[in-house]
Amino acid sequence: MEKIDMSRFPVENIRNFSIIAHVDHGKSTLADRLLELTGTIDKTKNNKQVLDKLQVERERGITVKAQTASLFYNWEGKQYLLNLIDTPGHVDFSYEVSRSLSACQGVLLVVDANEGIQAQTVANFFLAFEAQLSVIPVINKIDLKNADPERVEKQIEKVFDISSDECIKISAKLGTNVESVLQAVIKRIPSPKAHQKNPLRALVFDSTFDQYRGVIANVALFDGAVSKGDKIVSAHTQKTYEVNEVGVLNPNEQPTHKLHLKKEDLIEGMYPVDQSEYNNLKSAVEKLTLNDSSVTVHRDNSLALGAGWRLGFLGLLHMEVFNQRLEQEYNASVILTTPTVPYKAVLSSTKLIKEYREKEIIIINPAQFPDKSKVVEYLEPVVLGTIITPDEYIGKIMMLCQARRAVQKNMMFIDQNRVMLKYLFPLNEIVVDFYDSLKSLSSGYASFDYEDAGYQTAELVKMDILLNGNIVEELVTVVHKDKAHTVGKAICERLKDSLPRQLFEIAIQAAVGSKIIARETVKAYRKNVLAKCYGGDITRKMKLLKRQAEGKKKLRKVGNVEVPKDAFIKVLRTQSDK
Ligand SMILES: Nc1nc2c(ncn2[C@@H]2O[C@H](COP(=O)(O)OP(=O)(O)OP(=O)(O)O)[C@@H](O)[C@H]2O)c(=O)[nH]1
Repeated sequence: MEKIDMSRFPVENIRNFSIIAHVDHGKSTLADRLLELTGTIDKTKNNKQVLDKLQVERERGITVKAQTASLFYNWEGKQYLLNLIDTPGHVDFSYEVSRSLSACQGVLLVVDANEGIQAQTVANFFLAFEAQLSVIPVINKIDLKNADPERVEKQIEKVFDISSDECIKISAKLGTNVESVLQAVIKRIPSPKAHQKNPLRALVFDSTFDQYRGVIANVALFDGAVSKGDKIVSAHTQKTYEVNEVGVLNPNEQPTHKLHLKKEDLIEGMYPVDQSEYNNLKSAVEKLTLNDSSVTVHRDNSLALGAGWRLGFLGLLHMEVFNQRLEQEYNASVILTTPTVPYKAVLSSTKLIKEYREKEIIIINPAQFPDKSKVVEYLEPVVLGTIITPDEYIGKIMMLCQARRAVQKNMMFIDQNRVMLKYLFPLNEIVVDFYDSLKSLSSGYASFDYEDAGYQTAELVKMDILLNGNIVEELVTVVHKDKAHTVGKAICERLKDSLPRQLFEIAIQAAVGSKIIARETVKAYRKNVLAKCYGGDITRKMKLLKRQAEGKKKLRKVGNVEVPKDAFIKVLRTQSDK
């Protein structure tokens, strides 16, 4: 790492800022231009989303991890150190946004000149506003044919109460007017408050694991300084560490923003495909969660799938990205079970409360869903959703929200033909596929974001899936009473499609308690692997029989029914793709 002489940067020459925006409005492209302008990277045609380092980010073209870069900029005879943190835009990663903000005094709020304000523009603005950060609105993509920056200025005035004079209009792609963004950062964002003489106090806002160098922590310094060889103590664990290397020193900062509480929106069972891989997977999960602390981890043991974990994610995309990173960066393959949200149950008797040591329990594994006779009420997590859409789609969107048991809270026109809708949603109705449905019925024009809104009472039931009367543990789910039939029927149909025929008939049933609510049947069939072997080639016959025996090892027995593991995965996958 480069050694920086910090004495060149009195605190008043330092700025810490983030770029926040709705997805695809151009944060990473603007970051590229800022890096080029300040000479941090060379100006070439190849600079595309330089801060998106992860393979998954490049493949999907999105930012998943917030990345930090320090820029040096000379202006009016002074040299400035500008610490830039690029942030992800997708709803699932807003936790990263809040963490980035805790290390900043200001933000660039990027808005696409054609699309205008979208749901995450609103959500991100309020995160910065609540944290009392300076907000510089930047209207990007003014080069587009359909760009209408004046309209966007008006929206910004109406929704955020920021005067249009404060908006900077740029094209990050072409580099137009980007220099004035840097100058605004210096002029409008305050420098951090400094107490360099005090003992070291720092906040770790991100960390990664490097195979050769160990843990690399990104820190925001509130007091003092740190250098190579220093011994530092974690205030949380009281453990002592030695500093081997120091990179660019982030300056002393004023804590401006309380970290958002972690919330597990989506819980997934995860097991190694092969149990002998458990230890490798364990170390991969540990390293990856070090880099993404919004994932929560509980150990778990499943009769069917062996030792594994229950992981908490912020949403389906977050889960998929984590899974893809496990595969790409650690070469690990896993089985995932039906995702669920953290339901709660209020227990009915003091005896039970003593047994569980709590009156209100969180149900992380649906198999442990307490029976109705034991509870006063069940609770489900709810969120306040913001949808911004052209008004022509309002009707369809309202129908979709109603079908998802949502309750409308507010509706406001943000200009002549764009509407902002607020709905209270049960979280389980949106975690899996709501966003995709919303996008497809609005031809991609509606945007969506949500924030935590606590819990509400709900009529929940546990639904079992049975094969010839035996429960399939991987497929136990908690559903709303009114949805049990539809969900049960869909799972039975999909399981029927992915189960091979066997020597006897298989009854696939969905049941709530002792009541069967859906049923499918797989007819009996004998698979004769030797059928194609006319003649007497004995080695060929042996090979086929061996292959059949190996195939059987990958089967899981539910009662007398043999289920290939990938049949579960197919059912789960279609469930989340639906
Ligand atoms: N025409 C035009 N396109 C732009 C401009 N800025 C960015 N883009 C394009 O818009 C798309 C999204 O840009 P990104 O910089 O990846 O957007 P982002 O906001 O960082 O997206 P996430 O990282 O996924 O949140 C890319 O195809 C860019 O090339 C611009 O000023 N003009």
